[in-house]
Amino acid sequence: MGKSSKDKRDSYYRLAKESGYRARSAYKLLQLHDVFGLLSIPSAAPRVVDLCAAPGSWSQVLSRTLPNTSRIISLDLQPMTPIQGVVTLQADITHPSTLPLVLNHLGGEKAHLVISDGAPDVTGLHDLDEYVQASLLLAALNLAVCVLQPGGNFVAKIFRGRDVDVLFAQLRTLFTRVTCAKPRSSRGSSIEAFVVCEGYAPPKGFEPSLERPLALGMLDDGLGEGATVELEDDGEVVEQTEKGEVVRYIVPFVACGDLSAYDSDATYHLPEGRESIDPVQPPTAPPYKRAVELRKALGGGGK
Ligand SMILES: C[S@@+](CC[C@H](N)C(=O)[O-])C[C@H]1O[C@@H](n2cnc3c(N)ncnc32)[C@H](O)[C@@H]1O
Repeated sequence: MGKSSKDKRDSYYRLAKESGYRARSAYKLLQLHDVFGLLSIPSAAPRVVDLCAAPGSWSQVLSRTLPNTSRIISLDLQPMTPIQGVVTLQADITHPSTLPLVLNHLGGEKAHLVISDGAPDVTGLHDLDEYVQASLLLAALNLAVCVLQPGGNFVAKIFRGRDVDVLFAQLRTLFTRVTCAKPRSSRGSSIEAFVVCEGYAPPKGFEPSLERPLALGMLDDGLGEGATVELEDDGEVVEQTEKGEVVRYIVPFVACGDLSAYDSDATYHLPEGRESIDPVQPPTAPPYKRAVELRKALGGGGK
């Protein structure tokens, strides 16, 4: 696909060319590292998984920044030109066969960092794009919880939209700190941002598995015997506790699992002037509070 003249004028495009990076995206990871220190992994042999990695500029950053004792596994739907010190795999992150493949290449050890810059082919229909992006994020998160070691970090691209609050809520049940960041090199005109999830801290008793959807699996575990959880078409969950009490709320990601939520008239806007890294604190809206309560109920602590 040819580059537009806008891309060619872009300073990060030129910088990437000069530095031998395959894409300007390299600077997004470098800038996220500047703020969060993601690549300063306190291990003599860091293990990192780069999901949705083609053409490979994030993997190039990993290979140039991490010690050569590292294990770097990169995968994408598309074939990738090899990168020194990186295992490149062609796989679909939404396919169940991908997890065993990654685990196999990790040699029985868990990863310190999982990063995902996954993006679908954008249609221009914001809701649809946001939905597909969220599905990719969910696939990446499901893989991440299966391969991350406690304390590990997860970074993923998101499209900031309507469900961002519930997204935070979900992630906050699994990680100690969750921040939304937009690196300077991410175009201001794009609704793209990144969730930086630090300190993987799964709730007590949480057994990650691709067999069950993440959110429902956790709820199931937390409610006790006799409890039921039902997913409604609009993403609302109706929860009946063992005492028969009925609680209704939206579960993070579930709203993204059902195209009935698709609304082609909606539009999304980023605030003007979002040019620099701008950490956004997790919201304190009800779904977030609910997630904290849930986390406490599951024995995982939480603020
Ligand atoms: C923005 S690019 C990633 C750029 C990359 N981080 C880099 O720095 O070169 C998004 C990638 O997501 C990949 N992708 C989309 N859906 C995927 C899926 N289901 N499984 C694996 N990769 C996927 C696309 O093939 C595309 O290469």
